[in-house]
Amino acid sequence: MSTAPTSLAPTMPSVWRQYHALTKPRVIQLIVFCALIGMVLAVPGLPSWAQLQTAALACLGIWLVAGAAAAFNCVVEQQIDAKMRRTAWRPTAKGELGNVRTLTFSAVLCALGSAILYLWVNPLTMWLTFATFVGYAVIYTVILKPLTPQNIVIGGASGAMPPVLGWAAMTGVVAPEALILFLIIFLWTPPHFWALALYRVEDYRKSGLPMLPVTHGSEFTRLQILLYTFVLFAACLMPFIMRMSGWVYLVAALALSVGFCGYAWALWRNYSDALARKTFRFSLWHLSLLFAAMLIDHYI
Ligand code: HEM
Ligand SMILES: CC(C)=CCC/C(C)=C/CC/C(C)=C/COP(=O)(O)OP(=O)(O)O
Repeated sequence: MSTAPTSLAPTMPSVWRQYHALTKPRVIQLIVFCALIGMVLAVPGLPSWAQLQTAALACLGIWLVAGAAAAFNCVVEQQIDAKMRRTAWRPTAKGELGNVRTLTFSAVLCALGSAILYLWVNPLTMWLTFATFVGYAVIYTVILKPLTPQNIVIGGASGAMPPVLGWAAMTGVVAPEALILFLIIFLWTPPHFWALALYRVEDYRKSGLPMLPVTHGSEFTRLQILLYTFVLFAACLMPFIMRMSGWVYLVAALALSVGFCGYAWALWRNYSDALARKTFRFSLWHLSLLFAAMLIDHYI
């Protein structure tokens, strides 16, 4: 039995719902939100009307190219997806959407998003976003994922790019502050993914992919999760230390980091699938609320 998301845009006609599902919409929402925070932090004070328009177009462009990358991933991984309970429902895995149609969909989204970024944002943002597309769709999906258990660590660099893209969209440069936000997402990705991979380990065993819990076992993976959450804790303090964010952010970062380390510690000491699932869900709250705190802090 597969585990299709039940709440997926139920009012859409079914073929559009299938295309929509291929863009991994919930992941992309958080990616675009992180890009938006990069945009917010790049502009001191309240944005002008022109800056608001640029930000809206940048969000749209990044959303389209990220959706294209996700759809491309679904084509490449259709046979793997078909073997895993979590992904077997995908229209590409079930053969409901063919390769030509899906690749065309991905190419159209990528071209449209790139054109928006090039024409109405700036060429640097377009090229960085396109490089992120290649990083996820080709370097991570095609090369690293079947090759090494460090796949998601190295591949996580593409997932960490959104704040850099957002900053570049508003300023035309890659600033050191944006790289701090990059570092936070980069360090957040391993505990985020490995928590999931622990309770989905049978899926990954069947898939043949060399994911860390399959190649190195549960205990080693849990130790890695714990170590990454400690380093992530330190990285989460950097926006305050570098005076990018103030006290509201600091309080949120401390609370969320203590929470994440607490989950990682409990998981390390006493494993259960239920706890791994809770740790994964908490990772989503951690990143969402951390970036929301930067937003609130910026405007008060
Ligand atoms: C290489 C990097 C990453 C890997 C391997 C990864 C892996 C995954 C996997 C396998 C899931 C599916 C969970 C499920 O189906 O139950 C997931 C869910 C999710 N990921 Fe990641 N992730 C990565 C990076 C990111 C990034 C950068 C973000 C956002 C900034 C993100 C946000 C999310 C969200 C919001 C979900 C929940 C989706 C849902 O509830 O349907 N992930 N991730
Ligand atoms: C242009 C731009 C901003 C691109 C962003 C790149 C991107 C979509 C990053 C998100 C990472 C992601 C969906 C990981 C899922 O892992 P997986 O693909 O291993 O998961 P699966 O097993 O569900 O297919």
